Amino acid sequence: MTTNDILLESRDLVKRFGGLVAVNEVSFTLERNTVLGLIGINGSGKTTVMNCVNGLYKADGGSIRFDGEELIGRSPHEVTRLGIGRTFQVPRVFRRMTLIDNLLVPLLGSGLSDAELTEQAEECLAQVNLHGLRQNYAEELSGGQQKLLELARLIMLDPKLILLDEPFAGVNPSLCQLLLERIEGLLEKGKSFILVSHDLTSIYRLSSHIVVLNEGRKIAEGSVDEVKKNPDVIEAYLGSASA
Ligand SMILES: Nc1ncnc2c1ncn2[C@@H]1O[C@H](COP(=O)(O)OP(=O)(O)OP(=O)(O)O)[C@@H](O)[C@H]1O
Repeated sequence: MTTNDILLESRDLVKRFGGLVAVNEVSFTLERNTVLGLIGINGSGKTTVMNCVNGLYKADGGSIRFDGEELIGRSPHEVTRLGIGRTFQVPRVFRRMTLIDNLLVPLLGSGLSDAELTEQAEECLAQVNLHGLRQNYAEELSGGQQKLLELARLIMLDPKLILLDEPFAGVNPSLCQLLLERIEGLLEKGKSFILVSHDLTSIYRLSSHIVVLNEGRKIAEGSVDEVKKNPDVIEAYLGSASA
């Protein structure tokens, strides 16, 4: 792998909450146009890593380089402007706005005309099968549909890197399938992803590289096959599910 192939690199990342070291010297690299799967038991530090990448939390140590830029110390807004979008474990949609407005609001002032923006927003909603509900309020959507709305908003914003935090949790199998297909479609268009999920089938299907956390530390990383066979991962996380 050359330096050019690397989109994001975390080096010795540390995040503490009081006496708890939630992320303990975690290093990994994300190759362009791939999915990095981040797995580990509850409380192992996955979401905290995502929060450090997108600027919600300021890391206490280490560095995160994205396309040549240091991310630590930047606000979430600045990180978004550099080309990183994210979804949340509990979707963060504008509940009292229509689906269309959910997609338009982040792009106000972008210089595009209302007609162009509306056309793009309709196209993005169609991609996640929500076009028919475009004038409904976001609060009327199910939890799974809200996850699709977050993804549509990301498609509209067109970031280079997409952070997905538990995108499949609480989503029924047919919507999961749609989400998987849309993620694969975005990969084909050159996007890159960090994916946090307990849904190992989807992690294995999408990820080129997997990082395993346990109690804030990286205990393993590698290809799907390497991680599945790693005795430390089996003991700490996979258990009998590894078969
Ligand atoms: N804002 C916070 N304040 C204090 N402690 C926190 C905060 N956020 C996370 N933690 C703690 O940091 C540790 C890592 O939490 P994190 O949410 O990153 O784990 P996770 O691997 O994403 O877990 P899950 O799979 O359950 O979502 C946990 O012990 C958690 O209680």
